[in-house]
Amino acid sequence: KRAAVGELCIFKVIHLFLISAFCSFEEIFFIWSQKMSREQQAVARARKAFETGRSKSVEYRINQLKNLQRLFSERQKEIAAAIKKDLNKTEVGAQFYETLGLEGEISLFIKNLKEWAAPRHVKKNLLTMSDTVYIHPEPLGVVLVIGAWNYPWAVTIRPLIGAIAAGNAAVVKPSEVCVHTSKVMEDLLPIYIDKELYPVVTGGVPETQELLRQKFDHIFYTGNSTVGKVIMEAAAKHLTPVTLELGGKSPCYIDKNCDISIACRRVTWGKYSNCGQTCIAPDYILCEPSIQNRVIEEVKKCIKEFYTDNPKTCPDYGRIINQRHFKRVMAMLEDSNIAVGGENDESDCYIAPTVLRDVKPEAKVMQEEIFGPLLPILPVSSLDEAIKLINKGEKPLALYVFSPDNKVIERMRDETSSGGFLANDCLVHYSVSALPFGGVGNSGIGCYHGKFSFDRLSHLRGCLVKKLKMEGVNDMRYPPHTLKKLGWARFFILNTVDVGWVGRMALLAALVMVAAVVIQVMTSQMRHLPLSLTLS
Ligand SMILES: NC(=O)c1ccc[n+]([C@@H]2O[C@H](COP(=O)([O-])OP(=O)(O)OC[C@H]3O[C@@H](n4cnc5c(N)ncnc54)[C@H](O)[C@@H]3O)[C@@H](O)[C@H]2O)c1
Ligand SMILES: CCCCCCCCCC=O
Repeated sequence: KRAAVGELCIFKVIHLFLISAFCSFEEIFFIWSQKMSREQQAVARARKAFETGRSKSVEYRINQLKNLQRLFSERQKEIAAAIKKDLNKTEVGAQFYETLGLEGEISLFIKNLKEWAAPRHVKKNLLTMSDTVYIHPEPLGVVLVIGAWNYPWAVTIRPLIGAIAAGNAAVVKPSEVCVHTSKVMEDLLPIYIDKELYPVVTGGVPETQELLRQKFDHIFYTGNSTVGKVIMEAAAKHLTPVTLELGGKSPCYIDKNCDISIACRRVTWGKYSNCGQTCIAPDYILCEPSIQNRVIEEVKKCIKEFYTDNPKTCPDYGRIINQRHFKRVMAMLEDSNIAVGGENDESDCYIAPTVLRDVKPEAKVMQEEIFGPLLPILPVSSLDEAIKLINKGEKPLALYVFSPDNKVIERMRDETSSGGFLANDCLVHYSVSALPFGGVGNSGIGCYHGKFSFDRLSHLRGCLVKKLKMEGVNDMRYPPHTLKKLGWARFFILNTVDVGWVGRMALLAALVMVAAVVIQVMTSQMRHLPLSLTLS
Protein backbone atom coordinates (compact mmCIF):
# COMPACT_ATOMS: atom_id res chain seq x y z
CA LYS A 1 0.00 0.00 0.00
CA ARG A 2 2.83 2.31 1.03
CA ALA A 3 4.65 1.58 -2.24
CA ALA A 4 1.53 2.42 -4.22
CA VAL A 5 1.18 5.76 -2.41
CA GLY A 6 4.85 6.47 -3.02
CA GLU A 7 4.45 5.73 -6.73
CA LEU A 8 1.46 8.03 -6.92
CA CYS A 9 3.42 10.84 -5.27
CA ILE A 10 6.34 10.41 -7.69
CA PHE A 11 3.90 10.41 -10.57
CA LYS A 12 2.29 13.63 -9.25
CA VAL A 13 5.68 15.34 -8.87
CA ILE A 14 6.67 14.37 -12.44
CA HIS A 15 3.28 15.54 -13.66
CA LEU A 16 3.69 18.91 -11.93
CA PHE A 17 7.26 19.22 -13.24
CA LEU A 18 6.11 18.57 -16.81
CA ILE A 19 3.23 21.03 -16.49
CA SER A 20 5.43 23.81 -15.12
CA ALA A 21 8.22 23.10 -17.62
CA PHE A 22 6.11 22.98 -20.75
CA CYS A 23 2.93 25.00 -20.06
CA SER A 24 2.43 28.74 -20.03
CA PHE A 25 0.89 30.37 -16.96
CA GLU A 26 -2.43 30.63 -18.82
CA GLU A 27 -2.39 26.89 -19.53
CA ILE A 28 -1.55 26.03 -15.93
CA PHE A 29 -4.40 28.31 -14.81
CA PHE A 30 -6.69 26.55 -17.29
CA ILE A 31 -5.75 23.03 -16.06
CA TRP A 32 -6.11 24.12 -12.46
CA SER A 33 -9.42 25.87 -13.10
CA GLN A 34 -10.98 22.71 -14.59
CA LYS A 35 -11.25 21.41 -11.07
CA MET A 36 -13.01 24.55 -9.84
CA SER A 37 -16.72 25.36 -9.75
CA ARG A 38 -18.02 28.01 -12.16
CA GLU A 39 -18.31 30.44 -9.24
CA GLN A 40 -14.76 29.76 -8.03
CA GLN A 41 -13.50 30.30 -11.57
CA ALA A 42 -15.26 33.65 -11.86
CA VAL A 43 -13.79 34.84 -8.56
CA ALA A 44 -10.31 33.57 -9.45
CA ARG A 45 -10.48 35.29 -12.86
CA ALA A 46 -11.63 38.53 -11.29
CA ARG A 47 -8.85 38.40 -8.70
CA LYS A 48 -6.24 37.65 -11.34
CA ALA A 49 -7.51 40.56 -13.44
CA PHE A 50 -7.43 42.81 -10.38
CA GLU A 51 -3.87 41.79 -9.67
CA THR A 52 -2.77 42.99 -13.12
CA GLY A 53 -3.35 46.46 -11.65
CA ARG A 54 -5.26 47.79 -14.66
CA SER A 55 -8.25 48.88 -12.60
CA LYS A 56 -5.97 51.15 -10.57
CA SER A 57 -5.79 53.61 -13.44
CA VAL A 58 -8.52 56.23 -13.08
CA GLU A 59 -8.61 56.61 -16.88
CA TYR A 60 -9.30 52.88 -17.21
CA ARG A 61 -12.17 53.13 -14.73
CA ILE A 62 -13.66 56.12 -16.54
CA ASN A 63 -13.46 54.21 -19.81
CA GLN A 64 -15.30 51.27 -18.29
CA LEU A 65 -17.99 53.62 -17.01
CA LYS A 66 -18.32 55.15 -20.46
CA ASN A 67 -18.75 51.66 -21.93
CA LEU A 68 -21.46 50.96 -19.39
CA GLN A 69 -23.11 54.24 -20.35
CA ARG A 70 -23.11 53.06 -23.97
CA LEU A 71 -24.83 49.82 -22.94
CA PHE A 72 -27.76 51.87 -21.65
CA SER A 73 -28.01 54.04 -24.72
CA GLU A 74 -27.67 51.18 -27.23
CA ARG A 75 -29.54 48.30 -25.55
CA GLN A 76 -32.62 49.96 -24.12
CA LYS A 77 -34.96 47.73 -26.17
CA GLU A 78 -33.46 44.44 -24.91
CA ILE A 79 -33.40 45.73 -21.35
CA ALA A 80 -37.04 46.87 -21.53
CA ALA A 81 -38.27 43.68 -23.22
CA ALA A 82 -36.81 41.53 -20.41
CA ILE A 83 -38.21 43.75 -17.67
CA LYS A 84 -41.60 43.63 -19.36
CA LYS A 85 -41.52 39.83 -19.18
CA ASP A 86 -40.30 39.78 -15.59
CA LEU A 87 -42.36 42.54 -13.96
CA ASN A 88 -44.75 43.86 -16.62
CA LYS A 89 -43.03 47.26 -16.65
CA THR A 90 -43.50 49.40 -19.76
CA GLU A 91 -40.47 50.56 -21.74
CA VAL A 92 -40.98 54.11 -20.45
CA GLY A 93 -41.48 52.80 -16.93
CA ALA A 94 -38.28 50.76 -17.10
CA GLN A 95 -36.35 53.83 -18.19
CA PHE A 96 -37.97 56.12 -15.65
CA TYR A 97 -37.55 53.88 -12.61
CA GLU A 98 -34.39 51.98 -13.50
CA THR A 99 -32.00 53.12 -16.17
CA LEU A 100 -32.48 56.91 -15.95
CA GLY A 101 -31.03 56.89 -12.45
CA LEU A 102 -28.14 54.71 -13.60
CA GLU A 103 -27.34 57.03 -16.51
CA GLY A 104 -27.33 59.98 -14.09
CA GLU A 105 -25.11 58.09 -11.65
CA ILE A 106 -22.60 57.14 -14.37
CA SER A 107 -22.40 60.76 -15.62
CA LEU A 108 -21.84 61.96 -12.07
CA PHE A 109 -19.00 59.48 -11.58
CA ILE A 110 -17.36 60.30 -14.92
CA LYS A 111 -17.45 63.99 -14.03
CA ASN A 112 -16.15 63.67 -10.48
CA LEU A 113 -14.03 60.53 -10.38
CA LYS A 114 -10.66 62.24 -10.77
CA GLU A 115 -11.46 64.51 -7.84
CA TRP A 116 -12.88 61.72 -5.65
CA ALA A 117 -9.96 59.39 -6.33
CA ALA A 118 -7.34 62.08 -5.67
CA PRO A 119 -5.56 62.35 -2.32
CA ARG A 120 -7.66 64.35 0.15
CA HIS A 121 -5.65 66.69 2.30
CA VAL A 122 -6.91 66.97 5.84
CA LYS A 123 -6.73 69.30 8.83
CA LYS A 124 -3.54 68.88 10.81
CA ASN A 125 -2.44 69.61 14.33
CA LEU A 126 0.61 71.77 15.06
CA LEU A 127 2.68 68.63 15.63
CA THR A 128 2.20 67.51 12.01
CA MET A 129 2.00 70.99 10.57
CA SER A 130 5.02 70.63 8.28
CA ASP A 131 4.07 67.08 7.16
CA THR A 132 1.92 66.00 4.26
CA VAL A 133 -1.19 64.48 5.77
CA TYR A 134 -3.85 63.06 3.49
CA ILE A 135 -6.39 60.34 2.76
CA HIS A 136 -5.48 58.13 -0.15
CA PRO A 137 -8.55 56.28 -1.49
CA GLU A 138 -7.52 52.87 -2.78
CA PRO A 139 -9.44 49.90 -4.22
CA LEU A 140 -10.49 47.15 -1.82
CA GLY A 141 -9.96 44.26 -4.25
CA VAL A 142 -12.73 41.93 -5.45
CA VAL A 143 -16.28 42.93 -4.56
CA LEU A 144 -19.28 40.61 -4.71
CA VAL A 145 -22.47 42.40 -5.81
CA ILE A 146 -25.66 40.44 -5.11
CA GLY A 147 -28.76 42.06 -6.59
CA ALA A 148 -32.48 41.77 -5.87
CA TRP A 149 -35.29 41.31 -8.37
CA ASN A 150 -37.64 44.25 -7.83
CA TYR A 151 -35.59 46.89 -9.69
CA PRO A 152 -33.09 44.43 -11.11
CA TRP A 153 -30.95 46.90 -13.05
CA ALA A 154 -31.07 49.73 -10.54
CA VAL A 155 -30.07 47.68 -7.50
CA THR A 156 -27.45 45.52 -9.23
CA ILE A 157 -25.71 48.02 -11.50
CA ARG A 158 -25.63 50.95 -9.08
CA PRO A 159 -23.31 49.14 -6.66
CA LEU A 160 -21.31 47.93 -9.67
CA ILE A 161 -20.79 51.55 -10.78
CA GLY A 162 -19.35 52.30 -7.33
CA ALA A 163 -17.15 49.20 -7.46
CA ILE A 164 -15.76 50.07 -10.91
CA ALA A 165 -15.20 53.70 -9.97
CA ALA A 166 -13.34 52.75 -6.81
CA GLY A 167 -10.99 50.58 -8.89
CA ASN A 168 -12.20 47.17 -7.76
CA ALA A 169 -12.93 43.99 -9.61
CA ALA A 170 -16.52 42.86 -9.08
CA VAL A 171 -18.40 39.62 -9.44
CA VAL A 172 -21.98 40.45 -10.35
CA LYS A 173 -24.75 38.11 -9.20
CA PRO A 174 -28.15 39.25 -10.52
CA SER A 175 -31.30 37.89 -8.89
CA GLU A 176 -32.45 34.60 -10.39
CA VAL A 177 -36.04 35.64 -9.67
CA CYS A 178 -35.89 38.03 -12.65
CA VAL A 179 -35.25 35.21 -15.10
CA HIS A 180 -35.17 37.30 -18.28
CA THR A 181 -33.30 40.30 -16.94
CA SER A 182 -30.63 38.15 -15.37
CA LYS A 183 -30.01 36.50 -18.77
CA VAL A 184 -29.81 39.89 -20.54
CA MET A 185 -27.35 41.11 -17.92
CA GLU A 186 -25.24 37.99 -18.34
CA ASP A 187 -25.21 38.47 -22.13
CA LEU A 188 -24.72 42.23 -22.34
CA LEU A 189 -22.31 43.19 -19.56
CA PRO A 190 -19.35 41.20 -20.99
CA ILE A 191 -19.85 42.87 -24.38
CA TYR A 192 -19.43 46.34 -22.91
CA ILE A 193 -17.19 46.08 -19.87
CA ASP A 194 -14.03 44.12 -18.99
CA LYS A 195 -15.34 40.58 -18.62
CA GLU A 196 -12.38 39.42 -16.60
CA LEU A 197 -12.62 42.20 -14.05
CA TYR A 198 -16.41 42.20 -13.84
CA PRO A 199 -17.75 38.68 -14.50
CA VAL A 200 -21.48 37.93 -14.20
CA VAL A 201 -22.51 34.78 -12.36
CA THR A 202 -26.12 33.72 -12.74
CA GLY A 203 -27.98 31.13 -10.72
CA GLY A 204 -30.03 30.72 -7.58
CA VAL A 205 -29.44 30.02 -3.92
CA PRO A 206 -26.87 27.17 -4.39
CA GLU A 207 -24.80 29.33 -6.76
CA THR A 208 -24.99 32.32 -4.41
CA GLN A 209 -23.95 30.10 -1.52
CA GLU A 210 -21.02 28.75 -3.50
CA LEU A 211 -19.99 32.36 -4.21
CA LEU A 212 -20.31 33.16 -0.54
CA ARG A 213 -17.81 30.42 0.32
CA GLN A 214 -15.15 32.33 -1.63
CA LYS A 215 -13.07 35.12 -0.18
CA PHE A 216 -14.07 38.66 -1.21
CA ASP A 217 -12.88 42.06 -0.10
CA HIS A 218 -16.41 43.40 0.20
CA ILE A 219 -19.89 41.97 -0.22
CA PHE A 220 -22.63 44.31 -1.35
CA TYR A 221 -26.01 42.64 -0.91
CA THR A 222 -29.47 43.96 -1.72
CA GLY A 223 -32.46 41.91 -0.59
CA ASN A 224 -34.44 40.89 2.46
CA SER A 225 -33.20 41.03 6.05
CA THR A 226 -33.40 37.26 6.65
CA VAL A 227 -30.98 36.50 3.82
CA GLY A 228 -28.99 39.56 4.91
CA LYS A 229 -28.10 37.63 8.07
CA VAL A 230 -26.98 34.62 5.99
CA ILE A 231 -24.73 36.93 3.95
CA MET A 232 -23.20 38.51 7.03
CA GLU A 233 -22.52 35.13 8.58
CA ALA A 234 -20.74 33.91 5.45
CA ALA A 235 -18.76 37.16 5.23
CA ALA A 236 -17.68 36.85 8.87
CA LYS A 237 -15.79 33.63 8.05
CA HIS A 238 -13.35 35.70 5.96
CA LEU A 239 -13.74 38.92 7.97
CA THR A 240 -15.17 40.47 4.82
CA PRO A 241 -16.91 43.82 5.26
CA VAL A 242 -20.50 44.01 4.05
CA THR A 243 -23.01 46.52 2.82
CA LEU A 244 -26.54 45.27 3.35
CA GLU A 245 -29.30 47.14 1.53
CA LEU A 246 -32.39 45.64 3.13
CA GLY A 247 -36.05 46.52 3.51
CA GLY A 248 -38.69 46.81 6.21
CA LYS A 249 -41.99 48.49 6.91
CA SER A 250 -41.65 52.17 6.00
CA PRO A 251 -44.37 54.13 7.85
CA CYS A 252 -46.24 57.13 6.49
CA TYR A 253 -47.89 59.60 8.86
CA ILE A 254 -50.54 61.94 7.42
CA ASP A 255 -51.27 64.96 9.58
CA LYS A 256 -54.95 66.00 9.63
CA ASN A 257 -53.97 69.59 8.82
CA CYS A 258 -52.26 68.85 5.54
CA ASP A 259 -53.63 69.02 2.00
CA ILE A 260 -54.94 65.45 2.04
CA SER A 261 -55.63 65.35 -1.65
CA ILE A 262 -51.98 66.15 -2.56
CA ALA A 263 -50.62 63.88 0.17
CA CYS A 264 -52.70 60.95 -1.10
CA ARG A 265 -51.64 61.55 -4.71
CA ARG A 266 -48.00 61.26 -3.72
CA VAL A 267 -48.61 58.28 -1.43
CA THR A 268 -50.60 56.45 -4.14
CA TRP A 269 -47.70 56.88 -6.55
CA GLY A 270 -45.14 55.76 -3.96
CA LYS A 271 -47.21 52.74 -2.91
CA TYR A 272 -48.44 51.26 -6.19
CA SER A 273 -45.42 51.90 -8.45
CA ASN A 274 -44.02 48.51 -9.43
CA CYS A 275 -47.09 46.94 -7.82
CA GLY A 276 -45.88 47.89 -4.35
CA GLN A 277 -42.61 46.00 -4.78
CA THR A 278 -40.35 48.93 -3.89
CA CYS A 279 -37.97 48.81 -0.94
CA ILE A 280 -38.94 52.36 0.09
CA ALA A 281 -42.66 52.14 -0.68
CA PRO A 282 -44.81 53.62 2.10
CA ASP A 283 -45.81 50.37 3.79
CA TYR A 284 -48.75 51.66 5.87
CA ILE A 285 -50.52 54.92 6.73
CA LEU A 286 -50.94 56.32 10.23
CA CYS A 287 -53.59 59.03 10.59
CA GLU A 288 -56.26 60.27 12.95
CA PRO A 289 -59.65 58.50 12.62
CA SER A 290 -61.29 61.79 11.59
CA ILE A 291 -59.46 61.80 8.24
CA GLN A 292 -59.45 58.06 7.45
CA ASN A 293 -62.49 58.19 5.10
CA ARG A 294 -61.09 61.21 3.29
CA VAL A 295 -57.74 59.42 2.82
CA ILE A 296 -59.51 56.33 1.44
CA GLU A 297 -61.56 58.42 -1.01
CA GLU A 298 -58.53 60.40 -2.21
CA VAL A 299 -56.37 57.28 -2.70
CA LYS A 300 -59.24 55.63 -4.59
CA LYS A 301 -59.51 58.69 -6.86
CA CYS A 302 -55.78 58.61 -7.60
CA ILE A 303 -55.80 54.85 -8.33
CA LYS A 304 -58.45 55.54 -10.94
CA GLU A 305 -56.53 58.50 -12.34
CA PHE A 306 -53.20 56.62 -12.58
CA TYR A 307 -54.36 53.14 -13.48
CA THR A 308 -57.90 53.59 -14.92
CA ASP A 309 -61.04 51.81 -13.71
CA ASN A 310 -59.42 48.49 -14.52
CA PRO A 311 -55.76 48.46 -13.43
CA LYS A 312 -55.46 44.89 -14.75
CA THR A 313 -55.47 46.16 -18.31
CA CYS A 314 -53.49 49.33 -17.60
CA PRO A 315 -49.96 49.07 -19.05
CA ASP A 316 -48.53 51.17 -16.19
CA TYR A 317 -49.72 48.76 -13.51
CA GLY A 318 -47.25 45.98 -12.72
CA ARG A 319 -47.54 42.39 -11.58
CA ILE A 320 -46.39 40.46 -8.53
CA ILE A 321 -43.11 38.83 -9.46
CA ASN A 322 -44.23 35.19 -9.03
CA GLN A 323 -46.84 32.90 -7.52
CA ARG A 324 -44.92 32.41 -4.29
CA HIS A 325 -44.99 36.14 -3.61
CA PHE A 326 -48.61 36.33 -4.86
CA LYS A 327 -49.66 33.79 -2.21
CA ARG A 328 -47.57 35.55 0.44
CA VAL A 329 -49.24 38.92 -0.22
CA MET A 330 -52.77 37.46 -0.51
CA ALA A 331 -52.36 35.70 2.85
CA MET A 332 -51.90 39.11 4.50
CA LEU A 333 -55.46 40.07 3.56
CA GLU A 334 -57.06 37.39 5.71
CA ASP A 335 -57.86 39.40 8.85
CA SER A 336 -58.26 42.92 7.39
CA ASN A 337 -61.16 45.02 6.04
CA ILE A 338 -60.81 45.88 2.38
CA ALA A 339 -61.91 49.45 1.62
CA VAL A 340 -60.70 49.61 -1.99
CA GLY A 341 -59.57 46.92 -4.47
CA GLY A 342 -58.88 43.36 -3.38
CA GLU A 343 -59.53 41.85 -6.84
CA ASN A 344 -56.88 39.35 -7.86
CA ASP A 345 -55.95 36.69 -10.40
CA GLU A 346 -53.33 34.13 -9.40
CA SER A 347 -52.76 32.89 -12.97
CA ASP A 348 -51.65 36.43 -13.92
CA CYS A 349 -50.01 37.31 -10.57
CA TYR A 350 -52.38 40.27 -10.46
CA ILE A 351 -53.48 41.98 -7.25
CA ALA A 352 -55.46 45.21 -7.65
CA PRO A 353 -54.32 48.35 -5.83
CA THR A 354 -55.88 47.75 -2.44
CA VAL A 355 -56.58 49.91 0.63
CA LEU A 356 -57.33 48.37 4.04
CA ARG A 357 -59.20 50.32 6.74
CA ASP A 358 -59.11 50.30 10.56
CA VAL A 359 -56.13 47.98 10.61
CA LYS A 360 -54.82 46.91 14.02
CA PRO A 361 -51.09 46.62 14.78
CA GLU A 362 -51.68 42.88 15.42
CA ALA A 363 -53.11 42.26 11.92
CA LYS A 364 -51.22 39.88 9.60
CA VAL A 365 -50.46 42.71 7.17
CA MET A 366 -48.55 44.50 9.94
CA GLN A 367 -46.25 41.58 10.82
CA GLU A 368 -43.78 41.89 7.90
CA GLU A 369 -42.85 44.17 4.99
CA ILE A 370 -45.81 43.97 2.57
CA PHE A 371 -43.89 44.34 -0.70
CA GLY A 372 -47.14 44.29 -2.66
CA PRO A 373 -50.05 46.63 -3.52
CA LEU A 374 -51.82 46.62 -0.13
CA LEU A 375 -52.11 49.88 1.79
CA PRO A 376 -53.25 49.45 5.40
CA ILE A 377 -54.51 52.48 7.31
CA LEU A 378 -53.95 52.41 11.07
CA PRO A 379 -55.96 55.03 12.95
CA VAL A 380 -53.95 56.73 15.72
CA SER A 381 -55.19 59.33 18.19
CA SER A 382 -52.26 61.73 17.84
CA LEU A 383 -48.76 62.39 16.58
CA ASP A 384 -47.47 61.05 19.91
CA GLU A 385 -49.20 57.72 19.37
CA ALA A 386 -47.90 57.53 15.80
CA ILE A 387 -44.33 58.08 17.02
CA LYS A 388 -44.75 55.48 19.77
CA LEU A 389 -46.07 52.92 17.29
CA ILE A 390 -43.22 53.56 14.84
CA ASN A 391 -40.64 53.21 17.60
CA LYS A 392 -42.10 49.87 18.67
CA GLY A 393 -41.11 48.36 15.33
CA GLU A 394 -37.71 47.81 13.71
CA LYS A 395 -35.95 50.87 12.27
CA PRO A 396 -37.40 51.27 8.75
CA LEU A 397 -35.62 52.04 5.48
CA ALA A 398 -37.69 55.18 4.90
CA LEU A 399 -40.06 57.27 7.00
CA TYR A 400 -42.65 59.59 5.49
CA VAL A 401 -44.54 62.44 7.09
CA PHE A 402 -47.10 64.70 5.43
CA SER A 403 -47.74 67.97 7.23
CA PRO A 404 -47.66 71.72 6.56
CA ASP A 405 -46.26 72.22 10.06
CA ASN A 406 -42.47 72.21 10.46
CA LYS A 407 -42.84 71.39 14.14
CA VAL A 408 -44.64 68.13 13.26
CA ILE A 409 -41.99 67.31 10.64
CA GLU A 410 -39.15 68.02 13.05
CA ARG A 411 -40.73 66.04 15.89
CA MET A 412 -41.16 63.06 13.61
CA ARG A 413 -37.55 63.35 12.46
CA ASP A 414 -36.06 63.89 15.92
CA GLU A 415 -38.10 61.33 17.84
CA THR A 416 -37.70 58.38 15.44
CA SER A 417 -34.93 56.76 13.41
CA SER A 418 -34.90 55.39 9.85
CA GLY A 419 -32.57 54.95 6.87
CA GLY A 420 -33.99 58.00 5.09
CA PHE A 421 -36.56 60.64 6.02
CA LEU A 422 -38.98 62.45 3.70
CA ALA A 423 -41.53 65.12 4.41
CA ASN A 424 -44.42 65.67 2.01
CA ASP A 425 -43.31 63.23 -0.67
CA CYS A 426 -42.40 59.60 -1.31
CA LEU A 427 -39.46 57.80 -3.02
CA VAL A 428 -37.76 60.87 -4.51
CA HIS A 429 -34.88 60.91 -2.03
CA TYR A 430 -33.64 57.84 -3.94
CA SER A 431 -32.95 60.11 -6.93
CA VAL A 432 -30.67 62.54 -5.06
CA SER A 433 -27.12 61.26 -5.49
CA ALA A 434 -25.82 63.67 -2.87
CA LEU A 435 -27.88 61.89 -0.19
CA PRO A 436 -26.60 58.68 1.37
CA PHE A 437 -29.04 55.86 0.61
CA GLY A 438 -29.22 52.94 3.00
CA GLY A 439 -30.84 51.52 6.07
CA VAL A 440 -30.19 51.49 9.79
CA GLY A 441 -30.66 48.63 12.23
CA ASN A 442 -32.84 45.97 10.63
CA SER A 443 -33.13 47.91 7.37
CA GLY A 444 -29.45 47.69 6.53
CA ILE A 445 -25.79 48.39 7.06
CA GLY A 446 -23.90 51.07 5.15
CA CYS A 447 -25.05 53.49 2.52
CA TYR A 448 -24.31 54.28 -1.11
CA HIS A 449 -25.18 56.42 -4.18
CA GLY A 450 -22.79 58.98 -5.69
CA LYS A 451 -19.69 59.69 -3.65
CA PHE A 452 -21.01 57.53 -0.81
CA SER A 453 -20.69 54.51 -3.13
CA PHE A 454 -17.15 55.49 -4.02
CA ASP A 455 -16.14 55.84 -0.38
CA ARG A 456 -18.01 52.70 0.69
CA LEU A 457 -16.11 50.57 -1.82
CA SER A 458 -12.72 52.19 -1.28
CA HIS A 459 -10.23 51.79 1.49
CA LEU A 460 -9.69 55.31 2.79
CA ARG A 461 -6.03 55.00 3.69
CA GLY A 462 -4.73 57.55 6.16
CA CYS A 463 -1.26 58.73 5.10
CA LEU A 464 1.33 60.94 6.73
CA VAL A 465 4.61 61.76 5.06
CA LYS A 466 7.20 63.45 7.25
CA LYS A 467 10.58 64.85 6.31
CA LEU A 468 13.67 63.58 8.10
CA LYS A 469 14.45 67.10 9.24
CA MET A 470 13.50 69.21 12.28
CA GLU A 471 14.11 66.39 14.75
CA GLY A 472 14.30 68.91 17.60
CA VAL A 473 10.53 69.43 17.43
CA ASN A 474 10.04 65.78 18.27
CA ASP A 475 11.87 65.94 21.61
CA MET A 476 8.64 66.57 23.46
CA ARG A 477 7.45 63.02 22.65
CA TYR A 478 10.61 61.08 23.47
CA PRO A 479 11.36 59.75 26.96
CA PRO A 480 12.19 60.81 29.55
CA HIS A 481 8.63 62.17 29.73
CA THR A 482 8.39 65.33 31.82
CA LEU A 483 5.57 67.68 32.71
CA LYS A 484 7.25 70.39 30.69
CA LYS A 485 7.30 68.23 27.58
CA LEU A 486 3.68 67.31 28.22
CA GLY A 487 2.86 71.02 28.28
CA TRP A 488 4.43 71.46 24.84
CA ALA A 489 2.72 68.31 23.57
CA ARG A 490 -0.66 69.65 24.72
CA PHE A 491 -0.03 72.83 22.77
CA PHE A 492 1.14 71.09 19.59
CA ILE A 493 -1.35 68.24 19.53
CA LEU A 494 -4.52 69.95 20.70
CA ASN A 495 -4.26 72.89 18.33
CA THR A 496 -5.46 72.16 14.81
CA VAL A 497 -4.45 74.04 11.72
CA ASP A 498 -7.09 75.11 9.22
CA VAL A 499 -5.62 77.84 7.09
CA GLY A 500 -5.06 78.60 3.45
CA TRP A 501 -1.77 78.45 1.60
CA VAL A 502 -0.53 81.84 2.83
CA GLY A 503 -1.54 81.06 6.38
CA ARG A 504 0.21 77.71 6.10
CA MET A 505 3.46 79.42 5.22
CA ALA A 506 3.06 81.89 8.09
CA LEU A 507 2.34 79.08 10.52
CA LEU A 508 5.30 77.11 9.25
CA ALA A 509 7.52 80.13 9.96
CA ALA A 510 5.97 80.45 13.43
CA LEU A 511 6.52 76.74 14.03
CA VAL A 512 10.16 77.00 13.04
CA MET A 513 10.55 79.87 15.49
CA VAL A 514 8.82 77.96 18.28
CA ALA A 515 11.01 74.94 17.53
CA ALA A 516 14.10 77.13 17.68
CA VAL A 517 13.01 78.49 21.07
CA VAL A 518 12.28 74.98 22.36
CA ILE A 519 15.68 73.74 21.23
CA GLN A 520 17.37 76.77 22.76
CA VAL A 521 15.58 76.34 26.09
CA MET A 522 16.41 72.65 26.16
CA THR A 523 20.05 73.10 25.31
CA SER A 524 20.43 75.88 27.88
CA GLN A 525 18.84 73.58 30.49
CA MET A 526 21.22 70.81 29.55
CA ARG A 527 24.14 73.21 29.92
CA HIS A 528 23.13 73.73 33.57
CA LEU A 529 22.96 70.03 34.34
CA PRO A 530 25.90 68.33 36.09
CA LEU A 531 28.32 66.85 33.54
CA SER A 532 27.73 63.26 34.82
CA LEU A 533 23.97 63.55 34.11
CA THR A 534 24.32 64.95 30.59
CA LEU A 535 26.77 62.18 29.69
CA SER A 536 24.39 59.48 30.98
N1 LIG B 1 -32.42 48.70 0.42
C1 LIG B 1 -32.50 48.57 -0.88
O1 LIG B 1 -31.88 49.28 -1.66
C2 LIG B 1 -33.37 47.49 -1.45
C3 LIG B 1 -33.60 47.46 -2.82
C4 LIG B 1 -34.38 46.45 -3.35
C5 LIG B 1 -34.96 45.50 -2.51
N2 LIG B 1 -34.74 45.57 -1.19
C6 LIG B 1 -35.37 44.61 -0.28
O2 LIG B 1 -35.19 43.31 -0.80
C7 LIG B 1 -36.30 42.49 -0.49
C8 LIG B 1 -36.80 41.84 -1.76
O3 LIG B 1 -35.80 41.13 -2.34
P1 LIG B 1 -35.63 39.54 -2.13
O4 LIG B 1 -34.86 39.29 -0.91
O5 LIG B 1 -36.96 38.94 -2.28
O6 LIG B 1 -34.72 39.31 -3.39
P2 LIG B 1 -34.15 37.98 -4.03
O7 LIG B 1 -35.06 36.81 -3.74
O8 LIG B 1 -33.84 38.35 -5.42
O9 LIG B 1 -32.82 37.73 -3.23
C9 LIG B 1 -31.74 38.62 -3.35
C10 LIG B 1 -30.48 37.85 -3.67
O10 LIG B 1 -30.18 36.98 -2.58
C11 LIG B 1 -29.88 35.68 -3.06
N3 LIG B 1 -30.39 34.71 -2.08
C12 LIG B 1 -31.67 34.42 -1.81
N4 LIG B 1 -31.75 33.50 -0.83
C13 LIG B 1 -30.48 33.20 -0.48
C14 LIG B 1 -29.89 32.32 0.47
N5 LIG B 1 -30.61 31.55 1.26
N6 LIG B 1 -28.54 32.30 0.54
C15 LIG B 1 -27.79 33.06 -0.25
N7 LIG B 1 -28.29 33.90 -1.18
C16 LIG B 1 -29.61 33.97 -1.29
C17 LIG B 1 -30.58 35.56 -4.39
O11 LIG B 1 -29.87 34.69 -5.21
C18 LIG B 1 -30.59 36.98 -4.91
O12 LIG B 1 -29.49 37.26 -5.74
C19 LIG B 1 -37.30 43.39 0.16
O13 LIG B 1 -37.21 43.25 1.53
C20 LIG B 1 -36.84 44.79 -0.25
O14 LIG B 1 -37.23 45.79 0.64
C21 LIG B 1 -33.94 46.52 -0.64
C1 LIG C 1 -37.80 59.19 -9.20
C2 LIG C 1 -38.01 58.12 -8.18
C3 LIG C 1 -37.43 56.80 -8.55
C4 LIG C 1 -37.73 55.78 -7.53
C5 LIG C 1 -37.01 54.51 -7.80
C6 LIG C 1 -37.09 53.62 -6.63
C7 LIG C 1 -36.09 52.49 -6.69
C8 LIG C 1 -36.07 51.83 -5.37
C9 LIG C 1 -35.13 50.68 -5.31
C10 LIG C 1 -35.53 49.80 -4.20
O1 LIG C 1 -36.45 49.01 -4.29
